Amino acid sequence: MLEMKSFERHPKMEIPNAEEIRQRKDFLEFTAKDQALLRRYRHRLPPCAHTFVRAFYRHLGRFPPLKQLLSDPARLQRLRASQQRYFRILLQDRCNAAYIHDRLRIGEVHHRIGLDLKWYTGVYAHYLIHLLPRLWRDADLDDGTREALTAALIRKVFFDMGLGIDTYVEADRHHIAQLKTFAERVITDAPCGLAVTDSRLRILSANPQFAALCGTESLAPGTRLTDLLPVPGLEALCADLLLAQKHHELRFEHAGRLLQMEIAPIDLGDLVAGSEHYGLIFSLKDLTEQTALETLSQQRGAHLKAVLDNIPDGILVFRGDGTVASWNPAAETLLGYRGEELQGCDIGKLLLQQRYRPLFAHQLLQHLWRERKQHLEAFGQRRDGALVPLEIAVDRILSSDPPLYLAVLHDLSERKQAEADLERLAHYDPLTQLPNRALYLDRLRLELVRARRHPHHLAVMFLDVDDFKKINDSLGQLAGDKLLQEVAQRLCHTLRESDTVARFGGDEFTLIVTDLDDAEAWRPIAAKLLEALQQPFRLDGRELFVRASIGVSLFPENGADPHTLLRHADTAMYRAKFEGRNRVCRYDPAMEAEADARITLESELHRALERGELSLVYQPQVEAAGRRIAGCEVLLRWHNAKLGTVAPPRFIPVLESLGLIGAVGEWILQTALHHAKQWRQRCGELQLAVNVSSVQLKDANFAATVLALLQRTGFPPRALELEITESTLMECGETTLANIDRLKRGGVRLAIDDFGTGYSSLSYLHQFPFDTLKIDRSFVQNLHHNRNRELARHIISLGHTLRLDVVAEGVETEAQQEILRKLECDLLQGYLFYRPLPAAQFEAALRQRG
Ligand SMILES: Nc1nc2c(ncn2[C@@H]2O[C@@H]3COP(=O)(O)O[C@H]4[C@@H](O)[C@H](n5cnc6c(=O)[nH]c(N)nc65)O[C@@H]4COP(=O)(O)O[C@H]3[C@H]2O)c(=O)[nH]1
Repeated sequence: MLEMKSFERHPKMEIPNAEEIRQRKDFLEFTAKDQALLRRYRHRLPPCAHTFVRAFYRHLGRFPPLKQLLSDPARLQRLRASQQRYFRILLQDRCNAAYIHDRLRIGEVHHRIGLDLKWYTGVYAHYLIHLLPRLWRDADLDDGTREALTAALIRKVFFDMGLGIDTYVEADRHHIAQLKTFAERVITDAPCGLAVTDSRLRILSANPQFAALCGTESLAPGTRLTDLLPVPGLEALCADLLLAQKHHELRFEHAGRLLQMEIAPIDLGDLVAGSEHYGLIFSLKDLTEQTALETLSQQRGAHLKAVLDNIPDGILVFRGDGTVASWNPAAETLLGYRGEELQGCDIGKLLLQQRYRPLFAHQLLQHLWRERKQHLEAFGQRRDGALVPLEIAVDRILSSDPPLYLAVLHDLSERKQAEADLERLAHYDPLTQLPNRALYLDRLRLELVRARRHPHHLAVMFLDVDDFKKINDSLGQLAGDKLLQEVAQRLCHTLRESDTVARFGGDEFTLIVTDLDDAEAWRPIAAKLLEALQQPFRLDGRELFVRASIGVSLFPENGADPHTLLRHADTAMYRAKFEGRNRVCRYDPAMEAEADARITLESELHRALERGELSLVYQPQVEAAGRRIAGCEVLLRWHNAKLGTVAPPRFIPVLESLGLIGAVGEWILQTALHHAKQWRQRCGELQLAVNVSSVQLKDANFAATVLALLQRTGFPPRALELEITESTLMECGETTLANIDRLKRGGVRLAIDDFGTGYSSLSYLHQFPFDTLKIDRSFVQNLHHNRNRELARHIISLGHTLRLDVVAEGVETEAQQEILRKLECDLLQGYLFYRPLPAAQFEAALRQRG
């Protein structure tokens, strides 16, 4: 409880007015005569003030509360002096305004120093006890004077005592008024509603806040609290509280507001007339806003938590000493920690600027202490030790004291992976994972620098898988891809690790073979590469045989810069292809001329048909027995102004590769059918043999085109024989088969050409519906060897067994003719009989046949 003296201030005592003084004196019957009497006899009552005051204060000092008051020597001295002065003026003063003022002041001083009224009034008793006996013992005074003086002295002392008592009363009145004001202000200005009721909940007093919270402007005393606040069970609750002398707190809604009420019993004693001993005090608070704010803050907290829980970035809050204070679930996932494991963890353990540099966390903190924001890339170290690339944004949480720091960890793994993928894509072939052109050129540049500094030879090799396109077409692209991957592996295993195998695309591999001691050292390596590829490949349960052509250019002999070396290796590779594939060719400057020639050939060939440079010749096929012309083989000729006459083996593969063979083939067939039809009309029966390239047979429309031409020209299909080479059959796909089947059903005859040059697989003879078998020229030319003769015998008899006509081509000598005749070959073709003839000459020869 607050000590009320702390706000007590002594009032300035008003001097009673003259009327008041007069009244008091009248009441005491203290007259001017009395005052005059006292003045006149003041010398007869000389108090030995000094002795009296000493004895008096000794007496006072015997009482503990007074002893303490008088313990201060200075105060004691002042009081004694004041006392002595009073004795002087008591008898002589005229009780005027100054006197009265002095009396009141003395009273105030005594009240202020805490001298209770009982001691104060007691002092006056001591005066009288001390003065009166002196008066009565004075023998010079008559009884009347003695009596009159006694009465005057008592009246004066009581007058003075009354004034002193007034100061005490006034001070207490003032104090009580202060207390009342204080209590009223406390209640009125209280930050909550306050009300006091009697035990039956009748309001005795309430502040305006209470009334306002009850929803009313003023409260009439006696109003029942339950009428204002109809809170269920309130009455019973209050009765219980009164009984148990306990206080209670409850919340309820009233008039749309949430109120909190505290109830406590209050001892009213006899303060309130008619009330029982105990009443109740109620304090009422409006929690509506506070609760709304709390709810809002809780919601905000929940939202923030939801954001932090769901944010994909990890968040670490750490202290100034670098230890983790809090974190979100994403941080746990990112760093591989669970539950409370991150609590107190040192961020030096969790965040590294570079691999194995834990000092980073310390530096980071130093930066932060200097109030610098940080935004940097670093590594997070997971619990299992693995490193995660991170982008970290670190800042100080401004409101925190002691300081806290926030680190937002953004996982860069995907971005880094994407960058690495891009980097890989920029430098590596995605199919084989070999370096691509860019990386290859880079390495070649470096290797050339090295080869110059520590002189040694270096080989650039171009390796092309022979006939890869056929494999791809027949087995499908997936198998083709697998094959390329296996080829890549074999090449890598064959070379040293310091060498480079790259793929620029397609079926071309490009190699750098370094540290060659001399200009021939590349040969065994190239041979080893071919050998490695010759081992069969197993693809989807099939065995596949692969050949390759390799072109080689050497540093320093064939070039000193990457592009020259590559160009020359490319030229050499084309040479290897041209020479029949499955071989290695080293660059030779002469090849450049060949390459140029090939380019010229290609460009001239493009316009050969439209320029009318193509023509046909017909080589007669004669009956082995009587040399009678039975038919002819049509052969293509090309005469170009720039190149002169070009042989078919040179330009027909180029026609095929340029995609011109379809159009040219159609022109050949159309022209030859046109001629042969006329010859049949003019000279009788005649078989026409036409060469068909494998490329033509792969065209799905080929058979339809042939049959349409036959129909258009009216040439009998049985008189047309299409010559298909063994190599065409070797790469026979579904379209080729369909064409063969359709032609056969259309009545066209089929011949297997160049029999004996390829694999001479007899299975083809069984597999395909041939009518004729053509023994190759190279075979015929070696008939003088017994072995070949025996083979020819077998082939012819086999052909006959299969009901095939057998034609031998390239017959140049009588001896050959004789042998073939004896072996019962059906038809012969060769320079011995006729060279291929222009149409007019062929017709003349036909006419001669007779
Ligand atoms: N040394 C020698 N050679 C003889 C003899 N008898 C015939 N020849 C030649 O042997 C080749 C026979 O044609 P091929 O085997 O179908 O071989 C043909 C054929 O594969 C292809 N070819 C020629 N014309 C055509 C054509 O119109 N279409 C297609 N697709 N290929 C053709 O070009 C190849 C070469 O044709 P050519 O140079 O005309 O050469 C012809 C012919 O001139 C002989 O007694 N001695």
